[in-house]
Amino acid sequence: MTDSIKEYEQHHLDVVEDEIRTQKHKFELSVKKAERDESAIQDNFYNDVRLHSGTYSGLMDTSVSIRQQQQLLDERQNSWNNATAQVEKLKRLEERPYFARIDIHEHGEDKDETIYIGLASLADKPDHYLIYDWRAPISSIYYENKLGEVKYATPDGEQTVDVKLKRQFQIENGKIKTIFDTDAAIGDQLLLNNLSNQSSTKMKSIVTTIQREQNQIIRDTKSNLLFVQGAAGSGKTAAVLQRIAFLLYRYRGNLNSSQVILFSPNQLFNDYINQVLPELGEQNMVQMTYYQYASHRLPHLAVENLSQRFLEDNSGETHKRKINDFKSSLQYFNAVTKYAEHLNHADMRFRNIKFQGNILFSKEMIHDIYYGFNDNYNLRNRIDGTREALVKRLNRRIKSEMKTKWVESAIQNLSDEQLRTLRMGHPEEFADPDEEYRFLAKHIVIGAFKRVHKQIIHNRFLSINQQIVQMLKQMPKLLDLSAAGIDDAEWQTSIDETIAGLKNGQISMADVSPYLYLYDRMTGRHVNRDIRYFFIDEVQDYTPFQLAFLKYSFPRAKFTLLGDLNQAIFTHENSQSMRNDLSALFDPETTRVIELNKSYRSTAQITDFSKYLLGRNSKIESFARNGNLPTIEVTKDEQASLAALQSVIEQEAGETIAVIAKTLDDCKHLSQQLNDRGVKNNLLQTENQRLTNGVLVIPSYLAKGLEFDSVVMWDASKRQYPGEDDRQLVYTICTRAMHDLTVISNGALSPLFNDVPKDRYQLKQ
Ligand SMILES: Nc1ncnc2c1ncn2[C@@H]1O[C@H](COP(=O)(O)OP(=O)(O)OP(=O)(O)O)[C@@H](O)[C@H]1O
Repeated sequence: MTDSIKEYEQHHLDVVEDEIRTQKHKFELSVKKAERDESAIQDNFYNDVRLHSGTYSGLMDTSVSIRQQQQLLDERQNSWNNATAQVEKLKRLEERPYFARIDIHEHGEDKDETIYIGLASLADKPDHYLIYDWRAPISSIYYENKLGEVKYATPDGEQTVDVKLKRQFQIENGKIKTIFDTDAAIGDQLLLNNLSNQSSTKMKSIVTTIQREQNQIIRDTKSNLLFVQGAAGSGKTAAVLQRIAFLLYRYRGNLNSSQVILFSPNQLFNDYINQVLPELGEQNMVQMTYYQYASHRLPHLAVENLSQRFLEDNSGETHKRKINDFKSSLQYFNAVTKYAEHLNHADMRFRNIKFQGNILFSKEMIHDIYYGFNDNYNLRNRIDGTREALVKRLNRRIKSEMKTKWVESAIQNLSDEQLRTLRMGHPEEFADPDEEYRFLAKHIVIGAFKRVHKQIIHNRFLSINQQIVQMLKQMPKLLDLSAAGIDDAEWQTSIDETIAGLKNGQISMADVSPYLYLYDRMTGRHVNRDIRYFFIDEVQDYTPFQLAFLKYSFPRAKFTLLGDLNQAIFTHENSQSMRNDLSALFDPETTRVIELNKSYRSTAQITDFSKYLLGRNSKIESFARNGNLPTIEVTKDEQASLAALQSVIEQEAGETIAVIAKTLDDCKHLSQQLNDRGVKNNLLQTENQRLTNGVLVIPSYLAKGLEFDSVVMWDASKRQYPGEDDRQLVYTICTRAMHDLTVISNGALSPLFNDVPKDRYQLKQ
C-alpha cells in the first residue's frame, strides 16, 4: 500500500473521529441535562404534594399535577434513554469507526461514490452518511466479495452497481494499522489474519469478514424456514448471530430481542456465544437448551440430562434405541395429535378434587361435565368450560359448608387478633350476632377453599401421568409398531419403564416431548405467539418430534435451523430423513436451504484430515491457513498415553488445550490421573461450569459447538470407538481444533481412522 493512500485514509479517519467526538460530547451534555431536569421535576413534585394536600381542592390539584409531572418525567426518561444509547454507540465507533470502504458507480451517475462501513451509521447532516451500518442494504455489496457488477437488494427492489474498489482497514486507537485492497483473486488477507488468532473463551463477531454465502444467511427475510447445512467450523453459529443483529436492525421498532429465541446445545455454549450481540451493539436474544425448556415446564419431574442421554444412547441396548427412535418420529407426533383429538370424544382421565381428605368433586362428576358440552367444542373450550363449571359449583358450596361443624369450631378458636383483622373487612356495625357469625364463617370457608380453587384453575383435575400411560397402551391401535421393528413385549417393557420412571419423578428425553405436547393439546395452552424468530443450533441433535413440537408451540415464528448432519451425535440422523421430515413440517415454497462447505475454524491440515473421517467423498473444503499435520500416537498402555499427553501439554503451554474423552467417567478418571502427575487441569463435568484457559478435560457431548487452540482426542482406540455408530462423534471431536490436533490411542487405533490417507498425519508409535 502506498504511503499516500495511507496518509489520505488517516486524514479521512481523523475527520470522522473528530465528528464522532463532537457528537459524543453533544449527547453527553444531553444525558446530563436530562438527569438535571429529572431531579428538578422530582423536587418540584414533592414540594407540590406537601403544599397542596391539606384541602380537598388541593388534593384534586395535586392529582392533576402528579399526572403532569409523570408525563414530564417520562419525556425526560425517553430523552435520557436516547441520548445514552447514542453515547454508547459513539463510544463503540470511537474505538473503530469503520472497517471497510467500497467505491461504487451507479448507473446514470457521473461520479463514483465512496462508502465507509462500520458497526453503526453516522451522519454529519441529514442524509449525508460518513459511516454506513454494516446491515444497511448498500453495505451488502461489500460482502459480495467481488469487484465489477454487483447486485444488491434494496427496499425498492434489486439494484446493480459497478464496484471499483474494496478496501479493508485494521484500526487501533484512532490509527490505521493496515490497509488491504482486496479483489477475489488475492483472497482475503484480513480473514486469514483473524483466523490465525488464538482461541478465546468467548466467541467474537465476524462482522469485518462475513463471507458471501454467510451474507445470504444473514440477510434472508423471506423464508419461513431457513435451513443451513454446514460443515464443522463453516461459521454457521457465527453467521446466525450476525443474522440476529441484522434482523433487530432491519425490523427496529417492530422486533425486539425478547422476541428472538435461540436453542443451543448446552449451557456451556450459551456462555461461549453471549458476547457477540453486545459487541455488535445489540441485546442478547433469549437463549436456552431444549432440556432447560422442558425442565422449566416440569418442575416436579427430573428430565433426563445430557450425560444420561448420551450414556443411554451408547449403552448398546438396541431395543431402547429402537423405541426411542420410534417415539422421536413424525409419525409418533401425528399419532399423539390423533390421540389428543380422540380425547375430545372419550377417554380423558380425571382426578377427584378433594377437600379436607374427602371427595368434593368426583372424577365421574367432572367427566360428566367435561363430556356434557356440545359436540362442536374443542379440547380447549371443553377444559375452559369445565373449569368455569367447577368454580361455580365451588362457590355454591360455600353456603352449605358455612353450616358445618369444623367452621363453627374454627370460629370459636379464632384469636382476638384474628377476629380484629377479620372484622376490619366489615366497616359497618353488624346488625346482630348472626350476621357477624355468617360473615366470619364465609371468610373462613373462602379461605379454606382457596387451595381447591387454585387446583381447579391449574387443571389439577386432569391426570397427565395417567393419560400418557393410557396413550402408550393405546399406541398399538394407532400405529403399526411392527413396522418400526417393535414387538408387543418390547413395547410393554417400555411402558413399564415409563411408569416406573414417573413414579420416581423421572422422565426420559424420548418421553418428555410427547408428554408436554399431549398436555398442551389437552389444555389448549402454552402456545407462544410472541416469539417471531426461532433459531436452533446443532439441529441434527433434535428429533423430528421435537421439531414438530417446537413448530406447534411457536406458531408465529420464522425458523432458522443450523446443523451439520455429519455431527449427529444423539440422533444419528441421516441427511435424507431429516430433509424429508422438514419438508413434511414446512412448506417447501417458503423454505430455503443453504449449504456451507468451507471450514474456517481449523488449519487446512486439520480440515483435510478430519474430512476423511466422513469417508472419501465429503464435499468439505479447507481454508488456506497452514499449520502442523495432526498427530496420531498409538501407545501400549495407559501410562504411556498419559506420558504422551503430558508431553503435548508441555509443548503447547500457553495455549488452550481441550482434552476430549468420550464419557464423563472417562474424563473424571483422566483428570485424576493428571492431578496425580501434578498436571493442572480443569475438569468440565456439567454444562453449568465456565470455560477457562489452560488445560480442559471435557466429555465429547459437551464440546459441541466449541473450539480450542489445541485438541487432544483422548483414547481413540478401537475399544472406545469400535464402529460406525461413533463416526460422527469422532468427527465432532477432531473438528473442535483450530491450530493443533493430537489423537492418542491406548492400544489399537479405532478403524474409523482407516480412510484417512497416511500423508495427512504424523504417526507416532
Ligand atoms: N466469515 C468469517 N470470518 C471470520 N471468522 C469466521 C468466519 N466464519 C467463521 N469464522 C470462525 O470460524 C470458527 C467456526 O465458526 P462457527 O463456530 O460459527 O462454526 P459452526 O459451523 O457453527 O461449527 P460447528 O458446527 O463445528 O459448531 C469461529 O471461530 C468463527 O469465528
